[in-house]
Amino acid sequence: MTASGLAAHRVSKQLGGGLVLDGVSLSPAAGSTVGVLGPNGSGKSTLLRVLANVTPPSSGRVTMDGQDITEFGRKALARRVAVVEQHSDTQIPLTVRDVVGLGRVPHRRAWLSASAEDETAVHEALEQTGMTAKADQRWQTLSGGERQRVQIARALAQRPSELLLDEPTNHLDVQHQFELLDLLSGLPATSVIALHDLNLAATYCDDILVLDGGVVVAAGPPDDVLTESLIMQVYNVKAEVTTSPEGHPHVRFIRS
Ligand SMILES: Nc1ncnc2c1ncn2[C@@H]1O[C@H](COP(=O)(O)OP(=O)(O)OP(=O)(O)O)[C@@H](O)[C@H]1O
Repeated sequence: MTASGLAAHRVSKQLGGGLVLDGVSLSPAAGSTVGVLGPNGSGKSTLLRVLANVTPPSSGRVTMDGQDITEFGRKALARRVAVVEQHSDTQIPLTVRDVVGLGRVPHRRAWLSASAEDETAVHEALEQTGMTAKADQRWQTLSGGERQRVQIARALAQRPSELLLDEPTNHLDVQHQFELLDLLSGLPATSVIALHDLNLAATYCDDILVLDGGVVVAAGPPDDVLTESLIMQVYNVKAEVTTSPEGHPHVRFIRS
């Protein structure tokens, strides 16, 4: 059977003389939300960059619908995969609407102006991220959290089948963290999200992949993965894991 969507097969990445990813495999179920967890420097961003075809693996393969992404075609891949990086910046004076409109570029022929479908996609993405009221504001004048939401809106306007997000909640207030993860987990698209907050991952992710030193040390549903022993092993922090009223694991860290 051909795997649908994006998948990593025993991917390794050598950077600066060291192995930053070591035989990592990931094959998210279509439409699922997958959290990538792990300490600083464990390889989360690198894995997302390899999945996004931003950087090639040193060994192993990344496939889209079973086909190697290097053979998939850049534009075809850009129509399917949207990426929200940890830091994005631009010196070009663009409005919020312009930035969100960039998500439509892979769908557009260079010589054609925005179609009704492009405009609908931008409108919906602004609404979904609560940025409609700021649509005409310069992107450079936004707060950190607002910029983050605009980058997410750009990715949503792309209408991808796969979303790769690197710590998308790190500038967001608690309400917007919940809203974003509610939104992502409710989308038909598959989302792979690097996260630091174990409780957000436990609440919103269908599956979790834990990296440590570039190696997958645990993978599966939050119930199976987020154990006190794993948290001690990976983060060297004592924790108590209980079950929340909603049925998700809940992690309480214990200062020793
Ligand atoms: N170009 C590079 N040259 C050398 N080492 C690199 C390079 N890029 C990344 N690394 C190293 O690769 C490791 C993994 O980095 P990566 O950014 O993937 O980690 P991360 O899990 O996303 O970390 P964080 O939680 O801090 O964002 C780090 O130790 C980093 O120093």
